[in-house]
Formats: sequence, structure tokens, C-alpha cells
Amino acid sequence: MEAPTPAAGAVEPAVHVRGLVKRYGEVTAVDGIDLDVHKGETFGFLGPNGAGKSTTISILCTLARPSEGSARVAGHDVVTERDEVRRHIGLVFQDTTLDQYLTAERNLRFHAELYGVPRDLLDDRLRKVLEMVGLWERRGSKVQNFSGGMKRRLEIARGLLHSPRVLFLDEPTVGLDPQTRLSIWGYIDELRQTEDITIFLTTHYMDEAENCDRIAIMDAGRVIALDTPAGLKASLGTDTVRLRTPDDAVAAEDLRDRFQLDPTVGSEGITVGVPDGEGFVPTVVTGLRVPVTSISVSRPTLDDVFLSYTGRTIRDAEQAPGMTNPFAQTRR
Ligand SMILES: Nc1ncnc2c1ncn2[C@@H]1O[C@H](COP(=O)(O)OP(=O)(O)OP(=O)(O)O)[C@@H](O)[C@H]1O
Repeated sequence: MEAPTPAAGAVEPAVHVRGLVKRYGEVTAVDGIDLDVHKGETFGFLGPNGAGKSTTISILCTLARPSEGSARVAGHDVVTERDEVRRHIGLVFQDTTLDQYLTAERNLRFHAELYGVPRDLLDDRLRKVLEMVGLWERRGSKVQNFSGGMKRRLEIARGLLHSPRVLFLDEPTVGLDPQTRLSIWGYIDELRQTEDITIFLTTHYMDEAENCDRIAIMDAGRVIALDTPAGLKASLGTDTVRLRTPDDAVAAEDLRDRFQLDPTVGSEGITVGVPDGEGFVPTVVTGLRVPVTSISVSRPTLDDVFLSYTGRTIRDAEQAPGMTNPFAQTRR
């Protein structure tokens, strides 16, 4: 089915998705997604491994066909106008697709040919993208001699070479050390300022999601929350108290029965949302049948948002996909 075109006069979003479903045999990787990404936005898809982020990106990039529903990218339908979509997007995937035996520059020139970048523009553009990622001086080196971070930077440069309107980054910093992750984000920030581009990225790092204008939190093929990072955190309206005890089951029971709260028990102890965290601490340490061995109060994080919507931390969700926690708050 072709995606309905937005109403005449409306500004077409950079990405427009309705009722998107992708099944692989018995597995429903994407289970009915609706979303619009505005032009110029940095939009993040956050979720544990197996949530369906890569599958969604593959569909948006025309590398996989939807089982149901529709999507338009840069104004074109991903099924019926594949070539148009491909011309207007840049891709940086988890697995490198650079040719290790070619130099950085040859890799980029090869890509430029595939995309038909006009010859008279190519030299300037090549220099611009290589300078942006700090690899201009290394353009003559073979990719096999590059570090993981340099390869990822080169892939970002390659993804930008043909001036795409939407750049898709699938886990752009996965497997990189913290310093390199930071520098990749430096380049992404610069991109937002210097190129007229929409960035759509996936991550399972909470701190990276914080850098996005808006994020969709994904779990088990569905978008469970979508807003600005600040909006998502504010929607919880509570502080988060984390505590450890020798018997979390007893402590959780007391929190429910004595304090009328809704705790979650996970691998990292008990987490509970309360309106006034600091005021709650002295009451709870004397109010349980078991001693409290450690306690901390924090403003909500995106992990708390995920926990609140699913009843699991992202880390627990990665360890046990598909498991649900009976203490999950039902929040829609
Ligand atoms: N080609 C495929 N064939 C069969 N099942 C698949 C295929 N691709 C993905 N899946 C399944 O679909 C689900 C979603 O996977 P997907 O890779 O989209 O998740 P993800 O959120 O991107 O996770 P990750 O962060 O690990 O990449 C998983 O259960 C996965 O095993």
C-alpha cells in the first residue's frame, strides 16, 4: 500500500510512517508504528537489543519491505519510489561496508560514482566531508590501517557525500570507546549546524538519546513513548528512589502495602517513583521489615522513563527479551 501523501499545503515531514509492520516468519519485529520526523530534526530511536530499531531503519532505507503499513522518506514512498528514496538518504550502519583495501579517498570516490555526484562538485564536497570528520590529512591511507573510530567517521563522511536530505545512523557509536563516542557526537552536532539535514539514529545508550531533539522509545516492536527527552522525563512527575535490601521481595511488599507505592524489582535492586524523594528517604529506612543497605534519590532519567512504561530497565530488557514485569505501571 502506498503511503498517503500529507494534505496539500502541509509541510511534508522528512519521515512519515503509518501502521508499519514487519514480520519474519513467527517473529513480529515491528508491530504497528506511526511516526513523523520533522525536517531538520535529530530524531532518536531508543530501545534494547531486539526492539525492532534496525528493522525499522532498514525499511525506511528501502533495504527491507514492510509486511503492512507504509512509509515515506524525503517525500517518497519507500516501496513504490525506492530509487528516489535512495537518492535522498545517507546510511551509516553497524557493520562497516568500507573497502578495507582502498584508501579513504578511493572509497568516497567510488561512492560518489554510484550516486552520480556531479564531477565539478565532487572535489569540493570530498574535501568538506573529510575535513568535517577530521580525516582530510589521512585521505591517502588505506582503510585497513584505520582505528574503529576513524572507520566510523569515514562512513559518516561517505554517508554525507551526496548531500542527502535524511541521514540514517544505526548505532553510530556502538563498540567504540567513550572518548571516540564523544568525538562522533561532536561531528553529529556540527552536522546539525552546517548541513540542512534530518538525522535519524538508533541507539541503546541513554546518554546519547539525550542529545536528540525528540526520541521514540521502542520495545518489542512498538513505540511506547515519543517526545523530547525533557518532555518524557517530566511526564513521570516523580523522583526515582533506588534501594537495596537483603530481601527485595519483602521490601517491595512493604512498599506496596505500607506506602501504597508501585515498586519495580530488578537486577539492580528496587526502584520506585515518589513525588518527593528526599522527604521519603528517612521514612522508608525505618518503615520496612528489612534493613535498607543503600538508597539514592535522582531526578528521572530516560532509563526511568523506559522502566515506567515497560516495568524493566533497558539493561534487564536486553538480558531477557520479551519478559514482562508484573509490577510495571500501566501508563499510556
Ligand atoms: N532477517 C531477519 N530474520 C529473522 N528475524 C529477524 C531478522 N531481522 C531481525 N529479526 C528479529 O526481529 C527482531 C527485531 O530485531 P532488530 O534487529 O530490528 O532489533 P534492534 O532493536 O535493532 O536490536 P539491535 O540493537 O540488537 O540491533 C529481533 O527479534 C530479531 O531477532
